[in-house]
Amino acid sequence: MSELTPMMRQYLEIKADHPDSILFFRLGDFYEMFLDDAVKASRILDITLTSRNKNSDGADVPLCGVPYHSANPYIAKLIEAGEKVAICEQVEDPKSVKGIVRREVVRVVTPGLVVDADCLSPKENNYILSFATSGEAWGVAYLDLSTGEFRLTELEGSSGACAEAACVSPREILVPAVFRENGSLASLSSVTGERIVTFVDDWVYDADYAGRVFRNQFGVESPDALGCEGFPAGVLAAAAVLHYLEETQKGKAAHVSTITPYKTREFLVLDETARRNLELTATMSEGKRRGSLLGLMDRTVTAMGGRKLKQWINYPLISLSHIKERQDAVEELLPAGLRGEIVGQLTGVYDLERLNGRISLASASAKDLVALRESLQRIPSLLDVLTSMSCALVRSLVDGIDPLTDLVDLIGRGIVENPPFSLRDGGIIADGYHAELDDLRSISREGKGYIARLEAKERERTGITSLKIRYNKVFGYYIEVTRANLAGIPSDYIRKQTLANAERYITPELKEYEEKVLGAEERITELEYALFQEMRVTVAAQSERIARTADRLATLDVLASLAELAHERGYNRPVVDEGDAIAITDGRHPVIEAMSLGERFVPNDVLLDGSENQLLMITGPNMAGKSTFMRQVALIVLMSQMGSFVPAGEARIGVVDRIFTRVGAADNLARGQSTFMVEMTEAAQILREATSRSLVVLDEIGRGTSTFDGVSIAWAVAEYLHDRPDHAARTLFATHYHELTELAVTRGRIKNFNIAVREWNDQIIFLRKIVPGGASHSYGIQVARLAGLPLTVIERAREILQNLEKGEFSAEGIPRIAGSRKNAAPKHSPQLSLFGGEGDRVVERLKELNLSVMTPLEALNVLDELKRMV
Ligand SMILES: Nc1ncnc2c1ncn2[C@@H]1O[C@H](COP(=O)(O)OP(=O)(O)OP(=O)(O)O)[C@@H](O)[C@H]1O
Repeated sequence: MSELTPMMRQYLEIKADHPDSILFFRLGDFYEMFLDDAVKASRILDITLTSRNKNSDGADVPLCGVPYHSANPYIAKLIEAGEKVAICEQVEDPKSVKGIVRREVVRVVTPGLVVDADCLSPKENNYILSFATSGEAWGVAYLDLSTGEFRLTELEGSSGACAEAACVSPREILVPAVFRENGSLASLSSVTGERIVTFVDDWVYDADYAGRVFRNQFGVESPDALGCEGFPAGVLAAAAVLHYLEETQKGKAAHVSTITPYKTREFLVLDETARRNLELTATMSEGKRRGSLLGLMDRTVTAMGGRKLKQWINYPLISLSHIKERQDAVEELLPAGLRGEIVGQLTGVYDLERLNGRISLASASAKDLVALRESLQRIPSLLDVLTSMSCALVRSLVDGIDPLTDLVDLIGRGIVENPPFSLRDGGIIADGYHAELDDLRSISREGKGYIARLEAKERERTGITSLKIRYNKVFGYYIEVTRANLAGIPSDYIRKQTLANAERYITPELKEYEEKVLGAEERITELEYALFQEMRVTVAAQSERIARTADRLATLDVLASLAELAHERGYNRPVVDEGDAIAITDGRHPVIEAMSLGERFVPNDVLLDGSENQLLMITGPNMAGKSTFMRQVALIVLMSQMGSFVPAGEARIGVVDRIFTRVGAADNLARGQSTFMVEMTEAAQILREATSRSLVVLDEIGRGTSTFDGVSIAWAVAEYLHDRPDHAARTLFATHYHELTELAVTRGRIKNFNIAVREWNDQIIFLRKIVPGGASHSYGIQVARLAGLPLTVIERAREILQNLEKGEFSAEGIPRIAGSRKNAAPKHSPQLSLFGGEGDRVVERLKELNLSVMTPLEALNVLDELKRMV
């Protein structure tokens, strides 16, 4: 170290505290990166790698850098690549220090803690999630720093914690360091797999320490004051987030002003499988929002509303009163006129939650403050419209919406209409806001006028009409005279610089004014920056009020979005009650119905209940619409419990505690499980956990193995679901095994249904209508033909099917399945022969006998002969 330059020594000392971040080391107008950081960053950012003064051992020091005023896109790119960036600033004015300036890391940007708009999608939250354990309980806490939303919960076992984490879908995960050694990390692999994992020192997970960080951040006596009693593991997980926040943000996250504990059982539980299978927020094949339920439902006009709608889909309610409150609000918002006025105001509201975050973290620009003001200015007219509404939910929203007129006024007075992006070049603060600033501005303006007058005066005095007063950074103001006019130069001009065809001069008078003007300008930019920062702090102090208002506006936006959807797509209000029935008339699949597939969507009815219609066994040809039908029932239930209207003529939903699905084949090779294994694991979970309040959707259970095994498993599963009266979950069971329709004969609560098709000239026409009774055929071959399988294959399949249906053996004892009219029968195969050797002769002898002419004695003799032969 001693042989290094002082600056390099400072660099290495700071870097030692941030080994896993790329260190942005501020040097003048640049952030420089050195050594390994430089090599890595130059590759990711595609910028030139250079080198700098050699090390003591003669090796080059790799170096690259980015301009400080345009650093954000570079930081965004590094974060996108999964890196962390530590921003190290000069914390002293270089002009006032001799030697090296002091530098400190002021902020660490990590993927889970980004707040810069460039790195975020407006309608998606960006969460950092933390796991902790306390005894048997697993705590999960997650924070979106950009909005300040912070929640915690507690679950049994790592699988529950994983399921919750998968739903949250965080960008970064905090894990106790000890998880690496005690095997817990491996049990989280399904969520940690492709995400950035940061290990936190084990001492952080301590109840006393947690109490301390809660006190610091939230100003409460203990976590219990925020309703966190009964969540010891959740509190530890949250404390780890706060600890990490302090380390990276250096105490600037005041907008993280509270935390909300919740129990997953307070919501309709959807595990990762159900969420994926039902394509709630992303499509199964491509993971896109478009084509998912969220993509269909989202009519929100603010980013905050978009994020909240996603949460409502992920956490449908089970409280009947809360569901009804939302429904009442949607109903009241149905008339297009009222809704139009509300949406019209909301459209002008920017992302208040993220503005609030940036303001608190001192990264907001003047444009952000203007956006805040413009958004808040919408509130009075919005409240005017809302006062005419009577439903309880909107009334309570109105009570929480704060027009924040103090801030509107402050920003309106203080900041110009259209400020620049940069905070360092002035032009931000409005005239009349601050007396000293106004004075400096008039000096600067007058000074400039004086220089213009001086130019005119000097032209007149010298008679040189082309004489100009100019300005550059090196010389300040100077007088420029072209070579041809040098003869007329007065003696008091002091020559400063000679150019090819001109000379540059200064005069004492010019310099005197220059000092005044430039001094004023420098002071103006400094003062404007200070005034802006002061205002940002004043606004930040109101972050709780802003957050509360933002949350209410987001809710209003979601309600209006649900109403818009109901209006546009002709949805109706479902009745959600405590009964056990799920009765839907003319139900449609919301997403498929909305895609124009060239075929009108055929509505269907369903009745599920705890008595005679507990398990519907649904058969029908491939492609008939079995999966669509079952998913539409699940989606209608879910939408009902979100408080939404539903795509059905009528719907009565006996509230559901959990939706289970086992749909289609999903390999999980990454987790080392085969398709069949995944299928059985999911089925096992359903049988273990479904209650009589649950809705179970099973699509072709058992299809991942041989037919006999598959039928047997499917049969036993259906029986089990039926036979546990206390846990008789309402079940939709689609299968291609027609044998299963026989269960309805012996099991009172199982009913058969099939999806009707009609055959016509060897073609199959899908009627898409669900009707009582079992299906007679699979029509698999017809569907295969529709799919374009070669005709010879189709013909051959048909032949084999006929043979199978006859269920006979050939003369050789070969199953007729393989027989063919065109192809010769395969050669006699010993394994397939019934008896082999002697046995064949016994068969031949038996065939020769003519029983109608034999006497009993002859028969007895032949029997004796046959007995001896074998
Ligand atoms: N009620 C309906 N009205 C109109 N079209 C429908 C309807 N139901 C399904 N479809 C169309 O039929 C297609 C096939 O439906 P689905 O996948 O549900 O069939 P399936 O019976 O589950 O088939 P398989 O047994 O092969 O899995 C859907 O993609 C959709 O385009």
